[in-house]
Amino acid sequence: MPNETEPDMLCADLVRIFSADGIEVQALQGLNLRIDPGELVALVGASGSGKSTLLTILSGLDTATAGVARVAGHDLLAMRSKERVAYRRHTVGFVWQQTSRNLLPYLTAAENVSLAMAVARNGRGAARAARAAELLDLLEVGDVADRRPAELSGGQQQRVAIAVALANSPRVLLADEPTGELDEATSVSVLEAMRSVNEQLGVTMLIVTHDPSVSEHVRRTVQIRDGRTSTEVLRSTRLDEHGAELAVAEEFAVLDRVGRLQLPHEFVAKLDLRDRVRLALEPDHVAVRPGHDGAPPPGEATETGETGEPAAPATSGEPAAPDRPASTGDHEEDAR
Ligand SMILES: Nc1ncnc2c1ncn2[C@@H]1O[C@H](COP(=O)(O)OP(=O)(O)OP(=O)(O)O)[C@@H](O)[C@H]1O
Repeated sequence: MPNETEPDMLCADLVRIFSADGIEVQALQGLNLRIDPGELVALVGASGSGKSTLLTILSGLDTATAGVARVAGHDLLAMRSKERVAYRRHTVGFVWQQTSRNLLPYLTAAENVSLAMAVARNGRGAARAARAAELLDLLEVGDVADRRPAELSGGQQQRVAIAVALANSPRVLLADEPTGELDEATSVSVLEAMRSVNEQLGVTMLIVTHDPSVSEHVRRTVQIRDGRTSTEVLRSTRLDEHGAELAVAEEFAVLDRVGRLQLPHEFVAKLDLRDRVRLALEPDHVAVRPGHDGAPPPGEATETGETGEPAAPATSGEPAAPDRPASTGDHEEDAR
């Protein structure tokens, strides 16, 4: 097995279907995601791609229709109401976009943090106050601990919200558009604060956003498209020939457990891929060619896996015979 540690978040073939007025919407269509302990991951995607649906399931507020969703050892599809309450109090913390959802307006910043501990019956008065002060200092809002939310800037409110989310030492922090209502400079500082909390406390974090610039602040960005994870960007640093640090970002397509991947729209459009494609297993990559008449000759086909080019570096599960059209089924290349 390539990675045997138990992930903090695991989604496998996760499906969520909403039914309204006889119409079914498949918000999640077999989503796969694995996040290891201590990771900080951004989840990006267009409006309607399923980000909030996933977060609502991971936060224990909604239940998936099918598939696997496990967070810190809890099976979210099998969880009963008592476990759900304990899960929401002790295992996960949340930061939402709207301050009104994060903080009570008539309590000070410190009281908001202490209240989260009191609700979870965590510690006593003095210990709670000390922990609240410690967390507010960590988030660099210790100096405004006695102010109410209306007396704080948007960035300060979100920092206090992060302190509230961390009050009961959760294993996992989930954030839904935490910078959605902030200007660019404030967004950057709040994201940096989250990154610093992740590094200092080791809490696993998933930040949902439709702001693609968030990915500049995290090592791993997962893109969701049509209710599935489609691509991932991994950032790392290496030294250039002069010894200077160089940031490197590489984009990968996501290959699911049964060998399916989504080809990027631009690849599909450029080669007019539709209905069926031809797959060919080459020594170090898989070639994908249009399967219809008038297809470009093999030399002009999309070849995957040779470079760090965006997406599609992966093979389907089984070798395909050269020039055999890809069949439907578990190993179909998803070329929508
Ligand atoms: N309660 C619901 N009932 C019916 N359909 C829903 C419900 N919640 C979400 N959907 C639908 O599921 C799909 C995914 O929605 P979701 O809110 O998860 O997307 P999103 O990526 O978070 O979008 P946004 O960035 O705009 O918040 C959309 O088509 C949406 O209309």
